Amino acid sequence: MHKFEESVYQLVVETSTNLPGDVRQAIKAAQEAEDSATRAGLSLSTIANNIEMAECNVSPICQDTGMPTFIVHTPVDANQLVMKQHIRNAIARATKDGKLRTNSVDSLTGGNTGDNLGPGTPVIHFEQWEKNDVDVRLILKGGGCENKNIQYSLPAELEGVGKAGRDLDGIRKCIMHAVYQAQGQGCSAGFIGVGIGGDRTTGYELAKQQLFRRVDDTNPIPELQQLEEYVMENANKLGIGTMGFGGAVTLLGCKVGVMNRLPASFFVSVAYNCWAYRRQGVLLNAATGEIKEWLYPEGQQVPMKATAEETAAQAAAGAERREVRLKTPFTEEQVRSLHVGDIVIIDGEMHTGRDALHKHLIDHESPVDLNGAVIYHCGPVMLKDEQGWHVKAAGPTTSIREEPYQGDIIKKFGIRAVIGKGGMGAKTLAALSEHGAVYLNAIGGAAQYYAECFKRVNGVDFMEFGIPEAMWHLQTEGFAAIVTMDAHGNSLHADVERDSLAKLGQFKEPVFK
Ligand SMILES: O=C(O)C[C@H](O)C(=O)O
Ligand code: SF4
Repeated sequence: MHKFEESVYQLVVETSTNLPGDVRQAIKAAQEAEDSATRAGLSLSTIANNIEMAECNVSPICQDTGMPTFIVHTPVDANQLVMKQHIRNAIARATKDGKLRTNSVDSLTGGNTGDNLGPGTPVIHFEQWEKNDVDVRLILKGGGCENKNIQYSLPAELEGVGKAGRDLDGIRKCIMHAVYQAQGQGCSAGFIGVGIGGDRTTGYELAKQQLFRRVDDTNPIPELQQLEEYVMENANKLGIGTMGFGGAVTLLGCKVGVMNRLPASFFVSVAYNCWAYRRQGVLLNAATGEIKEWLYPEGQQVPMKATAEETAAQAAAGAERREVRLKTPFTEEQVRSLHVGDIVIIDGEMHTGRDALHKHLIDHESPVDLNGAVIYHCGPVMLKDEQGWHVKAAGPTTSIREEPYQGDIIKKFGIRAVIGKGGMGAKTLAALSEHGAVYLNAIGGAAQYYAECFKRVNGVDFMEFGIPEAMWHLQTEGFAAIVTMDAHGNSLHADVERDSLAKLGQFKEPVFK
């Protein structure tokens, strides 16, 4: 097994940096179904471009490299203790090399272990099997889409679709509702794994296991195959679209599994995975640990390059869109002149800030002047060498988590723009109008695409919060994002949520009797 650790390292790098062929195929199909000149179409092009960049740079597709979760099948005589240690070594090495973000956080102190090792991380499930090879599968599922997982206990009364009973039709309603409640916050268009039955723990486990299926497989259970097909056909009628911008494609895959339950419980558990659906696997020679085979179609089999037609259509659409180029710090007048739908291209310095920083700023001063500043909800992957820090991956994080703080912080420090993804709520919207500020939506997961806009790291504060939570001061050039909440009380997110709830209502009538 002398090659085992190296093989696992290769699996980790491949999973984080090269989206598998079946996932790419689903994203390509979405690109074909979506009008390439719309906001959703443009976002899909950025996503496609980002997938190529990650493969080419051998760098993380998304900066949130998730909770590394392994499922390992071993021959009966394999030493699982040794394998576990090798897996942990491979994870620490991939983290040091900037292929994984430092993602293991002490839940009590907030301290980051810095190497992705800690109680509960990584997750490793071992199973024995009768075969002679070792099968190692890995999923890197990020926190933003993990937050959109949902578990239903039937019977239930669900917003939009009404009563959901303990039958296939009730399950159908749960799944439709699960897609609706995710909106764009889990970086739609997404994939869902559904677990029917079990208890609260095994139900979620079953849901997650579904994400190890191939996107293009067929469910062997006829009722579930029908259900999967129904969901794929109808979830896209919700109109949530890529990033929640509205559009024809909201869901890229739906896989449903079933297990027995207790008489008193009926759980439907849904695991939501963003478009950056990073999972791969390898079959290893049990004696040497060498890779014999990759278990999912490899990324390079499905190139994501834009066609000449797409590029032309987008250039034509670009001529009609309002693009505004602004240098930080912004003035009140500049941001009040922006409206939902405008594209803002930012030059100058911006500052990252996410959960720990927002909590801190509520009752502390800022280490830098934030008057007119742009705050980027982002926890980047950073690497340091002799020249200093470098941004390796830097897409937006889900903004709604900062809703309790954001409005007050905007007003306290005079911030003029907040960049993130998924939108924010009523309190922030009111603060944008009152103070004169905008919310800009960047494309979630496009971490390579945005990393290129950061030309220099000017400094960093709060390193004690850990790399993702620190406040990075980044010299920026040409960072493009869309105004989705403006200083005039308009919110694209509120509009899409309202419209999709109305559309969810069309799925109230029974389908599976
Ligand atoms: O933690 C992050 O960087 C992003 C997170 O996965 C999110 O989707 O909000
Ligand atoms: S930022 Fe988006 S793409 Fe990245 S892990 Fe979070 S949900 Fe997925």
